[in-house]
Amino acid sequence: MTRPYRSALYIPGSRPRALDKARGLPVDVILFDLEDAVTPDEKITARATLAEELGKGGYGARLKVVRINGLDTEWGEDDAKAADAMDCDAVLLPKVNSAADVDALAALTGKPVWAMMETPLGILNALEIAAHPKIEGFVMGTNDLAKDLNTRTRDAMVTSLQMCLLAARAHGVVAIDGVFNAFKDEDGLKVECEQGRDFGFDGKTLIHPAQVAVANAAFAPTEAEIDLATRQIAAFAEAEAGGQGVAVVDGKIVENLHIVTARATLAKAEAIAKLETE
Ligand SMILES: CC(C)(COP(=O)(O)OP(=O)(O)OC[C@H]1O[C@@H](n2cnc3c(N)ncnc32)[C@H](O)[C@@H]1OP(=O)(O)O)[C@@H](O)C(=O)NCCC(=O)NCCSC(=O)C[C@H](O)C(=O)O
Ligand SMILES: [Mg+2]
Repeated sequence: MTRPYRSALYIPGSRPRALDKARGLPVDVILFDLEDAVTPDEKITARATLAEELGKGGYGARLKVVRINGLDTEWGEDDAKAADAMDCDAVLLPKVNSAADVDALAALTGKPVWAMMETPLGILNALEIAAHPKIEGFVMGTNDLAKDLNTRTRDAMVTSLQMCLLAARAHGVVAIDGVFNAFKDEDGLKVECEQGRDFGFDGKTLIHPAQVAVANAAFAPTEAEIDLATRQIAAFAEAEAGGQGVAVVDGKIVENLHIVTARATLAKAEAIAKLETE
């Protein structure tokens, strides 16, 4: 069944209290961070803290992804080897520039790989990165990307966001939007989540628990969408039974391709309901 990816919360691996709090948060994905949220002084203890907390369990059915430091840093290789032994579902590699970077991580872990898409070269190579057999997810790193592009606006990053989405969709890879830094600005977060949803992202990366509910709502099918999908499936089945290839619902045509979307909408709603009861 389709797994939801509406909310992906970063948690610094160096903060045991936050790591514990996450066990009770209704997020779909946890990004356990050893990279930018952890200071150099804390890198090695954070790695041990994270291994211990993951070993204790309690994170339920949420997807557990460990973000390691880059393999060009003094911590990256040991992080990768440690993550390989941790109770997690995937390893997230920062600042991926090419498929060769994914090869380098794949040599250190048998876990699926997720890629931070946050450098100009990485964006330009999005297709080969998405095509890598170990890649299962893209996470947009809009802070690093803004820095490298020398921009102050999300508008200037839309091309990059959409290039990554195209590559992800071409290869069946999950794609999660970047963070919204102003974690106390709920209205601003909502606008950006809606935009990410309309671009086609599966969810939003988050930095604070207060952002979870907004992302979960924005990336879930609405009641109206569920109702429409249900009626489209019924109307199309009836049309097919009568020898027609097209139905009309609410004055709009419904063809086989719309039924694929309708079924995906219902499957997502079902997956969310299942995750929320686990
Ligand atoms: C932004 C923060 C530093 C704020 O922390 P804090 O001041 O502790 O917030 P609160 O006092 O409001 O916290 C309330 C309670 O919530 C817990 N908490 C806070 N943040 C998290 C979290 N991320 N996950 C789980 N729990 C969290 C606190 O422990 C409090 O709990 P309690 O004491 O029981 O009440 C902080 O939120 C933070 O550090 N966030 C993560 C920042 C981060 O991960 N940054 C790196 C990722 S962003 C990035 O790198 C993206 C990409 O690479 C790019 O380039 O764009
Ligand atoms: Mg980054």
